[in-house]
Amino acid sequence: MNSGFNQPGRSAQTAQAQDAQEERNDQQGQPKVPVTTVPQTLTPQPTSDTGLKIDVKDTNFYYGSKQALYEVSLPIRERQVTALIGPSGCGKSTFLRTLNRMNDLIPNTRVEGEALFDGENIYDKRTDVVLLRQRIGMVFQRPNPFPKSIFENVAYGLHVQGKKGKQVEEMVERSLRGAALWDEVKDRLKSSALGLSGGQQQRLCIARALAVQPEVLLMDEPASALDPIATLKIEELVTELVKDYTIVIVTHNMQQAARVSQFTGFFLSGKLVEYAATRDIFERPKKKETEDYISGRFG
Ligand SMILES: Nc1ncnc2c1ncn2[C@@H]1O[C@H](COP(=O)(O)OP(=O)(O)OP(=O)(O)O)[C@@H](O)[C@H]1O
Repeated sequence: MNSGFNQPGRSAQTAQAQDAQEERNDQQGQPKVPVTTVPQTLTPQPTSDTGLKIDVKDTNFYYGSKQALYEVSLPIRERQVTALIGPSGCGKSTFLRTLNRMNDLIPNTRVEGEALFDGENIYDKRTDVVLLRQRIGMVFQRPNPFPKSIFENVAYGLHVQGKKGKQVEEMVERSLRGAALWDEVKDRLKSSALGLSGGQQQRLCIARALAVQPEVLLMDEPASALDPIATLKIEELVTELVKDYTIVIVTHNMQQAARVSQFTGFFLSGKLVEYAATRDIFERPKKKETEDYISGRFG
């Protein structure tokens, strides 16, 4: 598969600097100045006809009486990266959390609709959420390692599953390799995870999620707290991981969506405005709202 990093005429450093400028404009409340109307990326293309991993249909979501998602229907394709983009507060994270029932932890919330995961409805009251969250792992915005050793962080879920000894050691190594962290930590597995850099901590959290062998990885702005180099490593990792996992990533960074994803959903005010192959979203959006957003005319 294409690495997704090849951007003719735009080095990684330039890309990151441009992203950083966009972000600064965002933070200062200035209108977004689009770096390029259409990101000059070689977005990795969808790999042939891939199956559906999760089929979300007509999802509504409520925080108390406040509705946050309206009739959202979105296919999540197997072994592809689906990016969710849209302005702050449009419901991206809420939607992501419906997929592994993390919203259940927020009192007084309600979901309607259907999200078929291998034919079973994720929202069904009978769904075993512990098992669901093993199969659909999650990585959060800020790295959140446990105050334990590097080894223990990755082994945690395996111990919960009752695994022991050599098997755990092997799976920890495999997960750390999978998260592109092994070489950096193999000589200090017993050291505290809190001594790692932010980027290493985030890759450790990815290793922790991988250890229990999920099928799907949900990533909620996984690089937003990281510096440009650490961000690049996460993006590289995503393009590697998608060979084995189905990935859904929330990002406020459109360039990042264009670099790493094959499919993109654009959300606005709790509604899915447009969903398509990433290249089509950025080069040939069908809806005016999508075009306005990706060209920086609002948001
Ligand atoms: N725990 C909560 N209780 C009540 N309302 C919430 C809660 N979390 C989110 N909301 C509201 O739901 C809407 C969608 O929020 P959400 O965090 O999903 O948006 P988002 O697109 O991920 O935003 P951002 O990019 O800023 O993270 C917003 O109006 C938000 O204020």
